[in-house]
Amino acid sequence: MSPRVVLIGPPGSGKSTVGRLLADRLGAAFRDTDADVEIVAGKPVGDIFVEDGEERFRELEAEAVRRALAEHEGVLSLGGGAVLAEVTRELLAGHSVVYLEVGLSQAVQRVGLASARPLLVLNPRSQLKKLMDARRPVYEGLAMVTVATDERKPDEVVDEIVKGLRP
Ligand SMILES: Nc1ncnc2c1ncn2[C@@H]1O[C@H](COP(=O)(O)OP(=O)(O)O)[C@@H](O)[C@H]1O
Ligand SMILES: O=C(O)C1=C[C@@H](OP(=O)(O)O)[C@@H](O)[C@H](O)C1
Ligand SMILES: [Mg+2]
Repeated sequence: MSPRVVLIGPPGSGKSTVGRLLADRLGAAFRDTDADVEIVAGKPVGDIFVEDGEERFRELEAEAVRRALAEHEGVLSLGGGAVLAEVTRELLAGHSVVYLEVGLSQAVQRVGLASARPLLVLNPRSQLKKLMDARRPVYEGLAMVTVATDERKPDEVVDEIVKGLRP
């Protein structure tokens, strides 16, 4: 048992939004590791960062990813920083990993519209730039398919993923 598709990419690339739409399109179940972590911790991601620290969040996240990769059969969206864990990078080898690419300006606009992300509270633009620059090679190295999302609506991103995964 393993997911049909695993979505990776920085915050604001659309993993959660596009993942849900892709699952609908494929008639598959959707799962998001941030939501799994929140269920286990019994509180929102933001509260885990504040009350328990990022390190604890990363532990919970690595375990949530491990479990989801082992038992979920549909579409799986990871949190943007999940790939920072070496164990997660190793587990992702051989999966249908799709990297959602986004430019800095679009990412800033999108996370500005969405719910709180604890790493981006202070100066979101410069935090996002740093995080995106550092992680880009990691996302690229794990991706089986890469889809640019800047000029595309979520539905169009789904179209590109489906095309990219076609044998
Ligand atoms: N392709 C897109 N075009 C425009 N807005 C988008 C796109 N993808 C996502 N969004 C919006 O950006 C915000 C962040 O999306 P989200 O799915 O939470 O990203 P992620 O899970 O990668 O951090 C949401 O408000 C979502 O509606
Ligand atoms: O990039 C990151 O380190 C994080 C991304 C978030 O998920 P999204 O990428 O879905 O926003 C969430 O896991 C947490 O706020 C940390
Ligand atoms: Mg998300």
